[in-house]
Amino acid sequence: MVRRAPKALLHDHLDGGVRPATVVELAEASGYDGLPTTDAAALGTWFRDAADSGSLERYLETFSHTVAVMQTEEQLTRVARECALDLAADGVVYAESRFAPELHIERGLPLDRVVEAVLAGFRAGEAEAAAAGTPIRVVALLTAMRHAANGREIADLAVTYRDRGVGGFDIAGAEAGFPPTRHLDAFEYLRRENAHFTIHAGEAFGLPSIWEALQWCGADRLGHGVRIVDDVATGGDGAPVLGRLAAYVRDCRVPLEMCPSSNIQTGAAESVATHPITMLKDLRFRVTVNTDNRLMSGTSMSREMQLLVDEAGWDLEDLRWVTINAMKSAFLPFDERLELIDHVVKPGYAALGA
Ligand SMILES: O=c1[nH]cnc2c1ncn2[C@@H]1O[C@H](CO)[C@@H](O)[C@H]1O
Ligand SMILES: [Zn+2]
Repeated sequence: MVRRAPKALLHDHLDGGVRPATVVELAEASGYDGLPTTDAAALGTWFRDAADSGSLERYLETFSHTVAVMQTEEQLTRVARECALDLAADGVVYAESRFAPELHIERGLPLDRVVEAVLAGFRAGEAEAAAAGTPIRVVALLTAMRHAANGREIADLAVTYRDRGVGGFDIAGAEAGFPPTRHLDAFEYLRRENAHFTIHAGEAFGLPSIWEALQWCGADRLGHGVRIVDDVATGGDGAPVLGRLAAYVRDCRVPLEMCPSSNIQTGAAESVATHPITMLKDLRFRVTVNTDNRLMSGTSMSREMQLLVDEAGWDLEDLRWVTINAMKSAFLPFDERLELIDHVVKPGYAALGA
């Protein structure tokens, strides 16, 4: 049922979704000998276990192995093509896939060719998926690493490629000690260019990070944003009471790109059953469901949704609602969003009886 439902994905890292077998093959072909194992199944398990660390910093260390095999145009195009195919096979009809161009220049590839190689992969994957009867639209988001100082340059790249498959910009990496305002110049530039951006905030750090992302930087959406619950108290009658920031997030319909399994691995949440996403959904925040890193979490959109059904009491109507939320929040022109909502998402859920 969930697999057949049309799904929209706003928060998925390209370097966090490489097929284990592809990591092994590319490592072998390129002479990268740093993998913990060259057995694809064992490698998949290794990523899940190693990422299950309870800390974002240690979780992020696992990316060194995928990034190591994403350094040439051929490698990047292959990984991007497979990403589009894997998402389409899972019933994802719209996806935004993010990656940090600055991580893929170790072998001298210029930033613009990194972007073009990934875009070529998405186009190839889309064409194959359409031919296979599982059409998907994939938009790229360009990420700058928050500990580095390339924000402005990557923002430039996002603007340069905005009519060629790049939907927007993001910052990612360790959050504690690296507040969003470090990249304020990039965000101010993007706003002047009428461009879109999301910011990883409220994952490994709390309300100040979310507040800066929204009120200093002007983020259109929040990556995770799960710690916004720190601003929701319980009143005398047991009913939730929203603080000013939480109220702002809900009033302004700020999209929350929530990623349950990833949060459990990094220690941002305890379990799917108790993940704040369900409370925030019930309070009608603009919640979306996402994968974050399919490889590190051994997950998919269908799996994340099924977990919410099985462990947090969600039903098909909830899944339809978060899917429409995601489409409304997509970095895609309004008319194209409507087209997907009216002609793909709504009929797809209607066919399932929602
Ligand atoms: O959940 C996350 N929080 C913060 N940073 C992340 C997360 N997942 C991945 N990355 C970082 O984003 C880079 C570009 O895709 C990855 O290489 C990883 O370092
Ligand atoms: Zn992320």
